[in-house]
Amino acid sequence: MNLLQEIQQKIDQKTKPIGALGELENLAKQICMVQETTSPSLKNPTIIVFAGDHGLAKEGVSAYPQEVTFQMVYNFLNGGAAINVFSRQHDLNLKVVDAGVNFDFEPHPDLIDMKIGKGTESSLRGNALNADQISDCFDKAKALLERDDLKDVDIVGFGEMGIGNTSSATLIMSALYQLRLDECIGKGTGVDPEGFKRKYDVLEKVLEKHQGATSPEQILSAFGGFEIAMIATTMLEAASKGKMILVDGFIVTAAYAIAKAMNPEIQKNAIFSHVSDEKGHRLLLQKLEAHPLLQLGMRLGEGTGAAMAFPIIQSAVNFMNEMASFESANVSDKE
Ligand SMILES: O=C(O)c1ccc[n+]([C@@H]2O[C@H](COP(=O)([O-])O)[C@@H](O)[C@H]2O)c1
Ligand SMILES: Cc1cc2nc[nH]c2cc1C
Repeated sequence: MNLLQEIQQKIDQKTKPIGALGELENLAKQICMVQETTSPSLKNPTIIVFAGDHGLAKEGVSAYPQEVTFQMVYNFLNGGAAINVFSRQHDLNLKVVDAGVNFDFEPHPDLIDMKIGKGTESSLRGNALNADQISDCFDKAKALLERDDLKDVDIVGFGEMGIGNTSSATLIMSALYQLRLDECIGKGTGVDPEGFKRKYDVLEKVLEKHQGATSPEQILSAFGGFEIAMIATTMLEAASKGKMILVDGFIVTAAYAIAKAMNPEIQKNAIFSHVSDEKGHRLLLQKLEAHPLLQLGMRLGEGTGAAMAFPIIQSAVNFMNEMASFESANVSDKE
């Protein structure tokens, strides 16, 4: 019997009709296959929020000013953001990575300094990231997962914070899958009709300028941002270390799309937490053949969708480890 058959047999011997735990059975199978075991674990579940600023933000593509990025980083460190509340509720460790915020932070025990730069270049002018910065992301992602507080983590929930980053995610989606801008663009933090028109016009110009960007590396370099690049490279690193990758909303999914284009193998490790209310997310998930667990009308980011989905994934692992079998519970199996 191969491992997949052993896993299926263990699932089918649990005290339930065949297949009755639905999606939880698929999750259990997926985690068991990644961990090469029939007794999976989710040790030290951790949400990492990657923060970064965007040169494009000064073109008026967001409903909020750029300084909200660093202000929200302080909110995360002080425990007051939505992701702090949900992480506490579900017993998740929370780490914040400064991937490239346009602000100099004082050292803080929960803030990990992985600064690539102080905000990306505007993609209207040139590439958001240069080749050295992309290679810096790969090095920093490796160092990140080698830290003592992250190396024994079985599942990483990816979150982000960055004013203007729905623009980067939109541009990445459009370029990667050759989709029209109107299929990918949404309101982000909630731009009004005038702001939406401005965002549309700016992104149209950016796409025009970077038509030659076709490989995932070129697309990431053209459109950024630092947090998206750090998420993509950390996902690749996490998958290579056999960790589960828990994908959050629109921006994190765009980072995943880049990572998957670089190495399709990572899909084995990826779990999709929710479909966000940001307009392009549903189509992006379809392009990735990804099936999100939740639909709650959320569009916040920060890893909040990942935090909400975590208890479901924990249930998948717990039934596998704790449920009785027909034999152990003396329940009659089907004829
Ligand atoms: O996760 C999502 O699906 C999502 C959808 C819309 C907005 N956001 C968050 O809003 C910010 C980006 O929005 P914007 O309008 O500044 O591009 C960024 O901090 C994200 O965390 C997040
Ligand atoms: C206040 C605020 C909180 C956020 N969290 C993630 N993106 C955000 C954007 C804004 C504007």
